Amino acid sequence: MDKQALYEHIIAKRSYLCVGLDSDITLIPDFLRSGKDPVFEFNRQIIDATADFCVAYKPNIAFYEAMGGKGWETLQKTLEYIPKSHFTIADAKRGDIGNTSGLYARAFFDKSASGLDFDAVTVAPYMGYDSVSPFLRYRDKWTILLALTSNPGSADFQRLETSTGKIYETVLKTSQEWEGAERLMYVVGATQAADLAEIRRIIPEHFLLVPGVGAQGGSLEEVSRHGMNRSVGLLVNSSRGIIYAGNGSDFAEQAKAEAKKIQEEMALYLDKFL
Ligand SMILES: O=c1ccn([C@@H]2O[C@H](COP(=O)(O)O)[C@@H](O)[C@H]2O)c(=O)[nH]1
Repeated sequence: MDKQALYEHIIAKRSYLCVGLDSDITLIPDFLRSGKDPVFEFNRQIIDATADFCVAYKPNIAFYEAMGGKGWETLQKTLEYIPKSHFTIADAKRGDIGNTSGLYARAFFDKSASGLDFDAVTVAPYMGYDSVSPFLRYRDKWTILLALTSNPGSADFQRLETSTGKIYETVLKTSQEWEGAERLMYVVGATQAADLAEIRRIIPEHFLLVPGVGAQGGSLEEVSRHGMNRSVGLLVNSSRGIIYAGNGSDFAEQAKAEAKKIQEEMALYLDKFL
């Protein structure tokens, strides 16, 4: 999906919500557990309930890998079930020496090889250009680089001062020089909203994937105020806050209500900040 199509979908829906499919077999409602593929059934009902209110889905790959071979099947079925209008992100946080990264990219982008064709994958920048470039070679796909993450440990390395600014600022600046940089997005945690204005000075045009509202306590208002650009430029993720909004037979209804609430708030911010 290209940037224009993503923008048009956001404007049509009045939403920049990404629903995180962090679907944990131990947390889904009990009554689903006896089925053949409980996690897929959970995801199917969550997708049906939330698709009208979001523009993207982000399965976190850990939740599927942890189930072994069966988990990859569930992931593939889930990806195929997501409406084609929606942007899909494999939150896998990959990155390795070049030839290995090439295989990670193939795993998430090349349907003929792996059965998966996500629009985007999250990648750790720590190993540098040759670890990221294999993802950027896919001209119709997006690479989402971790910049300033939402967790407390982001201060351990990402905020360290270097001669070219903090490490995360250097990630933003240096990656702008890379071939295919126009196909980069960046992860910035909602808990880091105070830094968004400065981040926007460095990368005014790129989309940001912003996890950390909901369960991690980030403010959607602050993220929208400081992070929105003229093409919106934001995909704000909520996982647990939506998918575990309820735990009974009405779990999908509860998820729908939560997604609708966030979408309605986003519509206000689109009017105010765009
Ligand atoms: O900086 C980061 C990068 C990724 N994540 C991921 O996003 C979701 C957040 O889930 P919530 O339940 O809404 O807190 C999860 O998959 C994380 O691994 C992040 O939180 N922060």
